[in-house]
Amino acid sequence: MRTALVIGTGLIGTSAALALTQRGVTVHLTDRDPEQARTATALGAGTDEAPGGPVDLAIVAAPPALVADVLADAMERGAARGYIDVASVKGGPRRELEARGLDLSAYIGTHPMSGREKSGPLAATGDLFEGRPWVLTPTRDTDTEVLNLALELISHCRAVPVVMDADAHDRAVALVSHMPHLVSSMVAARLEHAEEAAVRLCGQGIRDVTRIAASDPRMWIDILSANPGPVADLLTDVAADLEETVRALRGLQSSDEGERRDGGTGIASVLRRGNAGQVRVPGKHGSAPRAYETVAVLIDDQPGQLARIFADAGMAGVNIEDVRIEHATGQQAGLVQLMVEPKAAAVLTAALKDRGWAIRQ
Ligand SMILES: NC(=O)c1ccc[n+]([C@@H]2O[C@H](COP(=O)([O-])OP(=O)(O)OC[C@H]3O[C@@H](n4cnc5c(N)ncnc54)[C@H](O)[C@@H]3O)[C@@H](O)[C@H]2O)c1
Ligand SMILES: O=C(O)C(=O)C[C@]1(C(=O)O)C=C[C@@H](O)C=C1
Repeated sequence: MRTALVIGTGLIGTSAALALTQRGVTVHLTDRDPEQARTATALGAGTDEAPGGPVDLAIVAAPPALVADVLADAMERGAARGYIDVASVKGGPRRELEARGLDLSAYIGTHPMSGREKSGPLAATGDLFEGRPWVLTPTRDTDTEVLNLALELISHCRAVPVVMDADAHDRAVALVSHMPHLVSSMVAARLEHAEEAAVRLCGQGIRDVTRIAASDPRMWIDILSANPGPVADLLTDVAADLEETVRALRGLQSSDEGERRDGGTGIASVLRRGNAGQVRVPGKHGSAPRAYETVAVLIDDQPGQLARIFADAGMAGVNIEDVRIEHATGQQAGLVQLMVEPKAAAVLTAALKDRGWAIRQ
């Protein structure tokens, strides 16, 4: 691929554009809001000048409800040799395009399984998709050349291609993305009117559970409107679990020994089923989850601290597999959790202590 056109230069469009530009592809950027395209250009994601003729691949990264309109417009003006969209739902946009009677052989619906709770080009990064699944939904009418262009994009973004049927994709993301998003919103909603004395105790657990509740509601209304049935089915199951859990907790409150025992069994069951589901969440690069050990370091909230820790870990010959930062509420300090291979944990701990870092258990 030599040229690409990104239509919609928000978080996802600009992230893909950055990755392509970094791999030497000439990327043209356009957005309904020219300011967004200018910002993406300023970030080095490409040029906001229109291409001189058809590009190799047009990437539509507009909100889901507009994807069919934007694609149809690009196809009708012959903007590219191949067309993809990156919307979080796949069945609806394809059916809308089919209903318009367009030739869809040059189109593939795709979905990178990576994102953030922030929108817009300023939240974009060229490595957003690295190691993450990127779903492709070709049909038997899809041109091989277009499939290859989409695979080249995914390879440039260092993502992992996964081929699926559009409706099977929508059922799968209902389980792993759409239903969890709503549950996160419902947990976060409990905080809206909670007392300040409780909210200031927020630790890492609630931060993990509620991060995605910060996402743009307009985008999520589009996503959920295009996949309501599968999400409602899953929430029905969650509601049944909730009812059982409440019953078990009421049992634990009871003065009757038998009810307390049943309550304990009920709670243990939901927690164990949670463990069994959680271990199925794939690890980095889509591999089976791996057990890393955590080395926790207390840092001052000052510029350059993370860079120094990473440099010190590098000098000790230790590869950092993952990292988390826990900010202490109301304090100029944070706890950095460095995830490393178990055999590297002692080496890293000793090296960081030697260099004066405060290690926490
Ligand atoms: N945010 C995520 O985590 C995530 C992850 C994977 C896929 N997606 C999908 O990617 C797409 C973009 O999401 P985002 O998070 O980048 O949103 P965003 O809000 O950051 O960006 C969307 C951009 O599209 C532009 N736009 C709106 N209407 C347009 C039109 N008619 N023509 C051209 N541009 C238009 C907006 O001005 C905005 O700059 C959505 O379809 C979404 O479902 C999002
Ligand atoms: O914010 C994140 O971490 C996300 O990855 C967001 C997430 C997801 O649920 O996995 C959200 C919607 C997209 O369609 C894909 C990714």
